[in-house]
Amino acid sequence: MTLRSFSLALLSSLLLSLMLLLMLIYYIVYLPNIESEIIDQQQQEYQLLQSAFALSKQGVSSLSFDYAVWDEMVSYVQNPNNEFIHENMVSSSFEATNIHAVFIHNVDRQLVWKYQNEVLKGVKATIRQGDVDLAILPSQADIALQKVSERSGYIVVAGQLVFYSNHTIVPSSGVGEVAGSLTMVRLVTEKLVDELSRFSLVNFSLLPVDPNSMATFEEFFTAKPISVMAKSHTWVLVDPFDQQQLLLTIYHKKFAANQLPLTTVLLIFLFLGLIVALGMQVLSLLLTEPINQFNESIKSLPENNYINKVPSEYFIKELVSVSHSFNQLLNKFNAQQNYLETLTVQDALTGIANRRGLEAFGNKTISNWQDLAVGFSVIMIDVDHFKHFNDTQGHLAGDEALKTVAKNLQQTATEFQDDRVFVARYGGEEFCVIALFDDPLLVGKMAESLRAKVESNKIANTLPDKQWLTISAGGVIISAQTSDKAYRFNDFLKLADEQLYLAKKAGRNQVKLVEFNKKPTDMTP
Ligand SMILES: Nc1nc2c(ncn2[C@@H]2O[C@H](COP(=O)(O)OP(=O)(O)OP(=O)(O)O)[C@@H](O)[C@H]2O)c(=O)[nH]1
Repeated sequence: MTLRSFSLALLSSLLLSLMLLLMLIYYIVYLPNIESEIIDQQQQEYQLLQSAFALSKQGVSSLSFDYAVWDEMVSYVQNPNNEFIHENMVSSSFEATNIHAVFIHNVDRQLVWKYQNEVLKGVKATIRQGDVDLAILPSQADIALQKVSERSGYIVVAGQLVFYSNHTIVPSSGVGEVAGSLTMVRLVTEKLVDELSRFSLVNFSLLPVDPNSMATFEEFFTAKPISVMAKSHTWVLVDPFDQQQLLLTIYHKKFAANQLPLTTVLLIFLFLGLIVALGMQVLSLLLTEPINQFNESIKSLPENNYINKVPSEYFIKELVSVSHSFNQLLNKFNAQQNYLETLTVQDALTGIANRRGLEAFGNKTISNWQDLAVGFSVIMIDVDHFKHFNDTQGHLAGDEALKTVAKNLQQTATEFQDDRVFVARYGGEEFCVIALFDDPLLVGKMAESLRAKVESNKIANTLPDKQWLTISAGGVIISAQTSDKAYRFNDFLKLADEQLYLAKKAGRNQVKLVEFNKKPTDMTP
C-alpha cells in the first residue's frame, strides 16, 4: 500500500467516522428530542382548542343564569302569560347573542315556552330513548336542593354540535322553591368554528362521522393526552346516547422533524469530498513529497555514484530529524567511498598511483590533448638488473629499493611542476611518468633528473661493472599541435616502451626520447 492510498484511506475513514457520529447524534439525541417537543406542541394545540370551547360556552351559561334566577321568570312559569314573553323573551336579542334555542320547562318537565332559531328547528330540550331519560333538565334531586343549579355541556343533537346550559328557575336570591328550568342552546356553527379556530390559533374541522367507517376514536372532551406525533389528530363527539356523531380533527402546525433536503445532503457529501481532496494535497505536500525526494536522492546513486544530500527544511519535525540523520550517514558513506576509491588507485607498496590510477590520468590526458590541445609526454622507467638485486639482496631489500625509487621519482616530479607531472608504478619494477608539457628540452631535462636522482641514492648493486642501482627511461613527446589525434593512451605507452627498450639496449642507466610523428633523433640530454 502506498503512503498516498494509506493517507486517502485514513482521511476517508476519519470523515466517515465523523459522519457516522453526527448521524448517531442526529438520530439518537436530536430526533427523539424534537419528536417529544412536537408531541408537546400538538398536545398544547389540543388543550388550547378545549379551552376555546370552554370559554365559548361561558356567555351562554351566564345568560341562562340571568334569565333563570329571576323572580319574574318564577312568576311566569307559575302563571304563563304572553305579556312576559313579549317584553322579555325577544328573539332578536337571542339572535344577537348567538342563542339558537331557549326552552322553559316547569317542574313537571312540561314545556312552557320555547324559542327555536331556523337552524335548530325540531331540537327538543328533553331527549329520550326508550325508558332511559337522558334529559338535560334538572333531576328530582336538583329540584329538591331548592337553589340554582346548572347542567351544561357539548352534545351532538340531530347531527349538529351544540352547547347547552340548563338552570333551575329560582327567585333572584338564588335559593327557594324551584319553579322549573330554563335551557339555552348554542349551535356550533361554521362561523363559531372559524372564531374558535382564530381565537385558539388551532386549525380544526368538524365533520359528520362516516357511517361505513370502522375507525374508532377517543371522545374529544375526555381524551387521553396525545402520545404519537402525527400530521393531524381526530377525536369523536358523541350524542347523548353515546353514538359517535361528529369527527373533530386538528391539523397540527408542526408534525415532523425537519428533514435534510436531498440537495443539502449532496452538498454535504461534495463538501466532504473537497475536504478529502484538500487534505490529500496538504498531506502530499507535507509528507508524501518529502519522502519521494528522499527516494529520488537515494535512487540517483547509480547515475553519478554519489548520493545527493536530501533537503532538510520540512514542516514535519520528524522528517527534519530523519533528513539530518540521513545526511550525516551520507557524509560517512561518501567519506568511505572516497577512501575506497583512493585504495583502488594507490599502489600499496610505494604509496604512489598504481596502474589503474595511471590509466585514468592517461585517458584524461588524451582527452585534454584531443579536445583542448594540451601537449604531453609519457616516460616509461625500468629498474636496471633488478632481478639480480633481488636475487642477491633478497626480496625485502628489493621492496625497499622500489620504495626509494618511487620516492625519488615523486620528489623529482614535484620539483618539476608538481601539478603537471604524474608518477605511477606501472607494475613490478616498472614506473611511468606523464608530464603535461611537450617541450622536448624540458621533458629531456626532467627525464635526466629522474635518472640522476635514482643513481644519486647510491643503492649498492653487486654487479661488477654496475656499482649502484640505476634506472633506464624511454619516452615519447606528443605535441599539442599534432593534427592526427586518433590515438589511445596505450599507443603512447607502447612507443615509450620502445624507447625504453632502446635505452636498455644501449647499455641501461640512460634516457631515450622521441617526438611523436617525427623522425627519431638522439635526444639524450
Ligand atoms: N622485491 C621485489 N621484486 C620485484 C617486484 N616486482 C617485480 N620484482 C622483480 O623484478 C625483477 C625483474 O627482473 P627482469 O624483468 O628479469 O629484469 P631485470 O633483472 O630488471 O633486468 P633488466 O630489466 O633487463 O635490466 C624480477 O626478479 C621480479 O621478481 C616487487 O614488488 N618487489
